[in-house]
Amino acid sequence: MTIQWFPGHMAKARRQVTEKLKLVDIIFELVDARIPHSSRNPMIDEIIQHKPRLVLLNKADMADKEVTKEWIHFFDAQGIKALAINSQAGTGMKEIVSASKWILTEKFARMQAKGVKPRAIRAMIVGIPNVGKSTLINRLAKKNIAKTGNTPGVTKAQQWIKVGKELELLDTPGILWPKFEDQEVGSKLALTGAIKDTILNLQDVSIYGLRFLEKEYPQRLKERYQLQHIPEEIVTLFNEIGKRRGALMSGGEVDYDKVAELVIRDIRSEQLGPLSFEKPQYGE
Ligand SMILES: Nc1nc2c(ncn2[C@@H]2O[C@H](COP(=O)(O)OP(=O)(O)OP(=O)(O)O)[C@@H](O)[C@H]2O)c(=O)[nH]1
Repeated sequence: MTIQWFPGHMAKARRQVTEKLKLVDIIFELVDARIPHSSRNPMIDEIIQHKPRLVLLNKADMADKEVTKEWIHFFDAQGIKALAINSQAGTGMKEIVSASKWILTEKFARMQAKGVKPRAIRAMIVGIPNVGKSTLINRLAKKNIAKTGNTPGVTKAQQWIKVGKELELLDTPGILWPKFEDQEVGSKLALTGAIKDTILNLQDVSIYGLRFLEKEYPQRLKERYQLQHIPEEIVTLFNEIGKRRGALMSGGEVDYDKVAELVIRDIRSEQLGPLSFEKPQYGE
């Protein structure tokens, strides 16, 4: 899905999330485990206010496991519970329910003390485009999509998905925008496939990716493109990759656009292994 984030669209997206906030006990904030910072909405804290939340580091199968652990500690240090999940394979689904129960222990105990009948936890997924919201909903839903009727206080009936006996999920996720004005964030979003290629210059994005690999995963870069050493000049690196991979124009010159495309494709399709593009920055 291509979404144009005009100011009006952002305001509408925000309103839609805000309206549904009162229906749920907890927010599942879905982020990409490879870029947990860049795939967050910049206004998320303001939007969800004090609503309890669980951060879900999705696509953890494509991220560096050690770095993902660091992110979990990072969120933990801020008093935010985070879990690494893989919605495609269904890893971490049980933990979502148990973590939600844990986060809401006090709230539900208070409700019980007031004589409110025990009920399932109500949750809503929010996240930027392509982060895996639908995949997670389908994974959690299995075959349990059920209309649970009108929710008091809202005119439009909300569709809830039952996840076992203990959790109910709103069937429509909240779509939020990323911090796309930032060039670096934009490159990371493009490298992970979160934003469409046409928005950014492909060569710039691939240069960002190559420089990142050179710094963080040099061995994988060398192996993938059979390089003895990594050339300092980016043009030389493009030339070497182009020649080895046959990304040439009709006259035999290296086609830089093709090189850029193949590098981005390789990164997105895990040809360079699981990658984490950012580490937590304490004191942010
Ligand atoms: N490897 C991997 N791929 C995933 C995972 N979760 C989702 N995907 C893939 O990511 C892509 C986007 O997933 P969607 O569920 O369509 O994302 P979405 O957030 O609903 O996207 P929008 O509808 O654009 O807002 C799909 O190709 C999924 O198969 C995961 O945990 N691991």
